[in-house]
Amino acid sequence: MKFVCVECSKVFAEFRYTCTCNGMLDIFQDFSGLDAEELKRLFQSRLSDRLSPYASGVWRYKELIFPDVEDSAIVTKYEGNTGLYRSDAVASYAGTRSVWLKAQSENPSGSFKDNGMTVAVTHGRSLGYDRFTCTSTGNTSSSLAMYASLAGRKSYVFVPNKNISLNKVLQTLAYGANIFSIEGTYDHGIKFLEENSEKLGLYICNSINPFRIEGQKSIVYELAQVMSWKLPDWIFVPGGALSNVSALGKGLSDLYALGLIDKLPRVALVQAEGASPFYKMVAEGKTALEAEPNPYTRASALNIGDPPSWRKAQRTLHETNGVAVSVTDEEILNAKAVIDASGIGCEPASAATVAGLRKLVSQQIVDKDETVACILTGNMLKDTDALREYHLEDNKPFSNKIIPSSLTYDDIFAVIK
Ligand SMILES: Cc1ncc(COP(=O)(O)O)c(C=O)c1O
Ligand SMILES: N[C@@H](CCOP(=O)(O)O)C(=O)O
Repeated sequence: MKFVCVECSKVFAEFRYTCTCNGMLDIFQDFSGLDAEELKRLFQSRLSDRLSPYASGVWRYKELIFPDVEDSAIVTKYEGNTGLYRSDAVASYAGTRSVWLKAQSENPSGSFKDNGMTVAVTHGRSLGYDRFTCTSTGNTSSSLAMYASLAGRKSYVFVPNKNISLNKVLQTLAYGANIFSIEGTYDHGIKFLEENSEKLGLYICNSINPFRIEGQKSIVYELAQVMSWKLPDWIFVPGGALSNVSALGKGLSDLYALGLIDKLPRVALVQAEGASPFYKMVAEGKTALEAEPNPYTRASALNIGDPPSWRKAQRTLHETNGVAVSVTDEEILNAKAVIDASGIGCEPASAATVAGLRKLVSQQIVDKDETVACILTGNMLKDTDALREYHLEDNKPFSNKIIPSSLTYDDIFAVIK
């Protein structure tokens, strides 16, 4: 395993978070000697496993993620193994013939972060760390707190003091983390950790850590396996720090290089308008990202103005002939209402995918006959304020759906009939 800088291509034999030039590092693994058909058989055989780490939807692909780690050192909660659903209601809303929804919201802590966090915490513990850290809008911290406690280790997390969901902070707290509430955004927190974690003896579990990206690759491995190694024409992901789209690109390139798939899907990255520095870079034809100093979107998980992984995201779009798109908060919340009412459900940030799909269909960038998968990144109950604001406050489309308790039996009968 080698660590290669995505900016200057410098190679490191030992683990570190970033290059001497501050560029992000990619883990490079030598897959020569691995045979596609043997891998397919191996991954398939592990589907019946229930007790070993291979029962996890991440560690099932250990050979492609973290081959050297001892099975006994793995910290797992059998993450992954999430549902893939088809919804006519969501397809009709987006304007496509069909759409698949991959529900990472069904992960143990309720978000896609678990796919990466199991690997980061396993790696940190294997190096002998017993203090773990992250900065977070709430999902990364909930995931870290869960795995750190599972491993009997301590976690110290930094969360912005506003514009985040209380549900996530409480989940993080309840899982046993020590929480620091900070002035500023995720962007300020990550800078603080880059400068201070070593002095504090903390192992960083944000996505600047390349082991997080290795774990998150499993989302597309699992999607490919369940679809018999034939991916849809498009995959949609929401973008904040841009770890998910980076991992998606890396996973796709692994699958293609190994011969596990013979065609790459196009990737569509969807940002919220108020926090869309990557979209703006692409739309304006620029080649370097300009940070947004005051990002704001109601989809609080996407409140990131200076996404560390932008260079890796750029590579994903380049390699997959992908596109970037931005959507308003209103578009996100309307799409979320459709996903929720379809019985699948998600938090606001995840719904950016369907809102983005609807926009690209209306712009005829996605054809209605093309096949699409949207990655739903977080659970509906992660932000109950968003549910209350949408459904229960006055003048909202669904606020009339709750039937007042003053109704008589005859009134109720009339409604149900
Ligand atoms: C639910 C949810 N969706 C989407 C994102 C954005 O993903 P990324 O930061 O990897 O771009 C996040 C946070 O990162 C998130 O918590
Ligand atoms: N929405 C994220 C922010 C991105 O964090 P990272 O884990 O990719 O560094 C969160 O849940 O904190």
